[in-house]
Amino acid sequence: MINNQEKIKISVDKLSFYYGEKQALYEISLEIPEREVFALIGPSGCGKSTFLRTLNRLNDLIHKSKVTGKIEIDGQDIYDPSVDVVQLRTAVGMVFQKPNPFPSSIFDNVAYGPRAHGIKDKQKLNEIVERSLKQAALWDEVKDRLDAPGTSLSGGQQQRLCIARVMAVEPDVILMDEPTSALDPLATTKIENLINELREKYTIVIVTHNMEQAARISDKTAFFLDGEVVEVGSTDQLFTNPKKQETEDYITGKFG
Ligand SMILES: Nc1ncnc2c1ncn2[C@@H]1O[C@H](COP(=O)(O)OP(=O)(O)OP(=O)(O)O)[C@@H](O)[C@H]1O
Repeated sequence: MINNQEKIKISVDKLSFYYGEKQALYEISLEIPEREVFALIGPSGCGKSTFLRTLNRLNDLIHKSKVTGKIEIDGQDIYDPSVDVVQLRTAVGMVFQKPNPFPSSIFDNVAYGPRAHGIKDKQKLNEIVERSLKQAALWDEVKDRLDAPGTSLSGGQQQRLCIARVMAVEPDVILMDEPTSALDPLATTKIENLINELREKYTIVIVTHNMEQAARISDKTAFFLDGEVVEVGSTDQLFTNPKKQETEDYITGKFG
């Protein structure tokens, strides 16, 4: 599903990342088009999650971490000292591997972000919560029990609640770090269908260990190995006709 007039949303140029002395990413350069699903694959420890977290500066929180190179989102250098990191993380939302609802009601989980942004009007919050839960394909299942605890939902529902929580602050980009690895096949299918719908409005970057999943849901894929990008291309091409031997070995299960 490659769009011929694709606009680049995220541009990464010679990005390196260090945990103290340990270098985890080596001069990564790639471009992530707007309103597509971009998958990051590769064996455990190759730097996929580290790379994902550089895109909303979540790694800043790690003691003695260091970034070199450049990441631009919509042409803005996100590591520029003038950037408001809270605003950046609103525009670039994140969904984690394990669903992590807050210990509060379904309604309050989704209303949390908008409230933090100063929205107090009940009617407005109701609208945002309904819209976000609908976008996350969860509304019909929870509309009659918005006061129930978020943690009372099933794992798959909790993950969609976390997606609704991200939606509520109207991001442009959604980062997903193995969002279905803790879910059963049915819940996984629901999330995959949802990702398919969300690509119409959002740029999605997803880390997955599941190569069938990458092949099913993504437009482009980058294959990481030992902190470097070995190959990046359209998902169809990368999975059917990889250019590099390491990519072929990985996707055919020879290692990793
Ligand atoms: N907080 C940290 N401090 C030091 N080293 C870290 C830290 N987090 C990750 N690393 C190291 O950085 C490298 C890349 O890790 P990362 O989690 O990004 O890999 P990954 O490809 O996402 O792995 P997985 O698929 O297992 O989640 C690994 O060698 C890892 O041990």
